[in-house]
Amino acid sequence: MTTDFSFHLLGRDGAARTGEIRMPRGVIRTPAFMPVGTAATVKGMYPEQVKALGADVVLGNTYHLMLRPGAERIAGLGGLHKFMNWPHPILTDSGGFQVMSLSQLRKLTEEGVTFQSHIDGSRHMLSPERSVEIQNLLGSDIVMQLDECVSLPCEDKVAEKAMRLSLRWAERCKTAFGNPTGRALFGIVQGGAVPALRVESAKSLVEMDLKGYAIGGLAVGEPQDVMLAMIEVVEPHLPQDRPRYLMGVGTPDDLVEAVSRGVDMFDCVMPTRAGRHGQIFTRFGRMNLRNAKHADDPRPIDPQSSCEAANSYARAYLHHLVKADEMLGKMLLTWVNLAYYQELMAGLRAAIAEGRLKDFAAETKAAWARGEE
Ligand SMILES: NCc1cc(CSc2ccccc2)c2nc(N)[nH]c(=O)c2c1
Repeated sequence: MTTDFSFHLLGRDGAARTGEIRMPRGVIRTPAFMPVGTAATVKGMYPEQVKALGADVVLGNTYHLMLRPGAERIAGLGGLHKFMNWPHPILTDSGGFQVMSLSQLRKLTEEGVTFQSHIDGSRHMLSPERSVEIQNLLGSDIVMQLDECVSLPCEDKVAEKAMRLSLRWAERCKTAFGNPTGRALFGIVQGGAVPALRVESAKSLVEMDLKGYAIGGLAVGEPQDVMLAMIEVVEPHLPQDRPRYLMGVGTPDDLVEAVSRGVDMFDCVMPTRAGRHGQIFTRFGRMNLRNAKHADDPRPIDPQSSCEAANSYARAYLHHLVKADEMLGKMLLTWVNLAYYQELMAGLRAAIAEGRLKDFAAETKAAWARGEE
C-alpha cells in the first residue's frame, strides 16, 4: 500500500504543535530541524551519521545540483536519494533564493529568472515549470515553489511586487506539479515586513490548497523581533492541519521562539557552517574552540551528550584541530552542532507533548545564559 503524504498533530501547547509528517520514505517528527545538504552532501557528515543523530529529512538544493552535476544526470543515476545514499525524505528548495544570492548577471522576468552559473559562467534559466521539473528529476519528496525573496529592509512596493510574482509562480508550480501520490508541493509566504502583504500572501496560497506552507523572506537581515512579529501575523491565516516551514532559520534561540509561535519545520546552514569554523552550540550556549582558553583544557565539550564528538574528545584536541585547520576538526564540530540541534528539537517535541513548553524554553535559555557549569 503506497502511503500518501499526511500530517498528524500529536500534541499542542499554546500555539506550538508537535506532530508527524508521514511519507512513503519515512516519518518526519515535528518540530523538525532539517540539515542542509546543498551539493548532495551534509558537509563533513556520513549520511548514516546524520540519520543516527535524529534527522528525519535533509535538504537538497535545486540551484547547486542543476549546475553540478545536473538534474538529468542525477535522474539517470537513479535520483538524489540513491545518488547520496539517503533513503529517507528529502526537501528541495526551488533555486530562486540561491540564484538571487549566488549567481551573476541574473535577469528576472514574469517567465522566470535567467542567470550565469557562479561555477563556470554558463547560462541557465529557472521558471516555475523548470524548477518543478528539476525537483521531480531529483526525486524530491517535498518540492518548494519558485519564489522571489527580497532582502530587508526594502520599500513596501518592492515587497509587494515580489509577493505578487511569487503568488503567480505558485499557481504555475501547482499546475506543473500535478497531484503525485506521496509527494508534496509547499507554497512560500512572502511580503517582506509588511503585515497586510504577509496576510494577503498567506490567504492566497491557502486558497490553492497546498500540502504545506513555508514562511520565506525572513532571516534576511531583519532583527529577530521583526521576524517573530511576521510569524505572528502569518500564523493565524495558515491551516492548523498543514505543516509550517520557516526557511533558513536559525539559531537555537530562533528555533525555540518560532516553535512557540506555531512553526513546525526549520533548516539553516548555521550548525554545519559554524562547526566548520570552530563555533559550536551546546546546552551551555555558544563556544568558540579557536579561543586560546581551550588550549590546555582536557575536558570534553559535554560529558552528558549522547554525541561521541561532544563526550569523547578533549577541548584541547579540538582546539588544536581547529587551529591546524584539520578536516577532522570540521567533521567533529559539525557533528557536535547537528547533534545539539536534534537534541533541542527532541526536547521541544517532548515539552510540547507534555504541556511544559514554557518551562522548557525558560530553562533552556537560562542554561545558555549561565554558560559553562
Ligand atoms: N534566509 C531565509 C531564506 C532561505 C531560503 C533557502 S532555504 C533552503 C536552502 C537550501 C536547501 C533547501 C532550502 C529561502 N528559500 C526560498 N525559496 N525562499 C525564501 O524566501 C528563502 C529565505
